[in-house]
Amino acid sequence: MRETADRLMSREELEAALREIGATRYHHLHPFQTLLQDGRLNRAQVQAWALNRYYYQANIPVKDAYILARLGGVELRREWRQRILDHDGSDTERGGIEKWIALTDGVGLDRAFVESGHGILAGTRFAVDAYVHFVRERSLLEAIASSLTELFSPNVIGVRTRGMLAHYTFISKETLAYFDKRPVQAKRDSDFALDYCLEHATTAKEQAAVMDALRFKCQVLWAQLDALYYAYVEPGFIPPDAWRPGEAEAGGETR
Ligand SMILES: O=C(O)c1cc(C(=O)O)c2c(n1)C(=O)C(=O)c1cc(C(=O)O)[nH]c1-2
Repeated sequence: MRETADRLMSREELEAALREIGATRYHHLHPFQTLLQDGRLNRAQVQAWALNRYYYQANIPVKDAYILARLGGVELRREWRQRILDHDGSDTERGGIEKWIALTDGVGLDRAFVESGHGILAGTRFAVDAYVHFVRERSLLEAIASSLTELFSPNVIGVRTRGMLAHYTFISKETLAYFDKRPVQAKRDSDFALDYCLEHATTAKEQAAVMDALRFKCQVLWAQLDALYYAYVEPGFIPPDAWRPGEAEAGGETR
């Protein structure tokens, strides 16, 4: 089904259309996600996921800084800057990026290698870069709408975290600490973004643009898992320059 906005929808209709986009396109439906949460990946495949996702994590506050710069008004900026704090942390609080490094430490990857961005898949880089470009180039409304995937993340995070803890001996609660606060933060952030979009999409054209932005972002997430699946699961064809199992083990050799 393709949700269209050829007429002006009510707030409730637009929200329902957005939720339908998530229900049918979000990465909870991707086979890599299912394998990950069902414990059907090996340690190297989980390492590949953690390594590649670091690039997404590292770029989230970058894209939020672009949005922040375009927000008019103290109240809006104050709201949005919390997102950057959540990821970059502060003198007193570990941020999400540092917690993701604890995750890659926990699965045994060399920290300097992870931070260098070497070895990530081209598919990861292209998808994440496309997200950053999207928020720079599109309207503020579309940029904010592209964060609406977070409406659906608390559920997938819960399923993934529980599954990984239950199935993988090499995963501990400390390793996954990144996800402890995310559901609450994601709900706060996506409630705000949803409200903003419902309020500011006042024409059928703007409503259609909001829906397209959410579809685009679902594709950003989906494409990252496609790249992982092709390289490390089936057919398991690792592209030149991408990380190979055994490489960059913590305490081992990096390049
Ligand atoms: O674990 C996940 O499935 C998941 C999904 C998403 C998302 O839906 O984009 C985000 C996150 N996690 C996340 O941790 C995060 O910080 C985040 C920020 C954003 C965004 O677009 O601003 N999405 C997500």
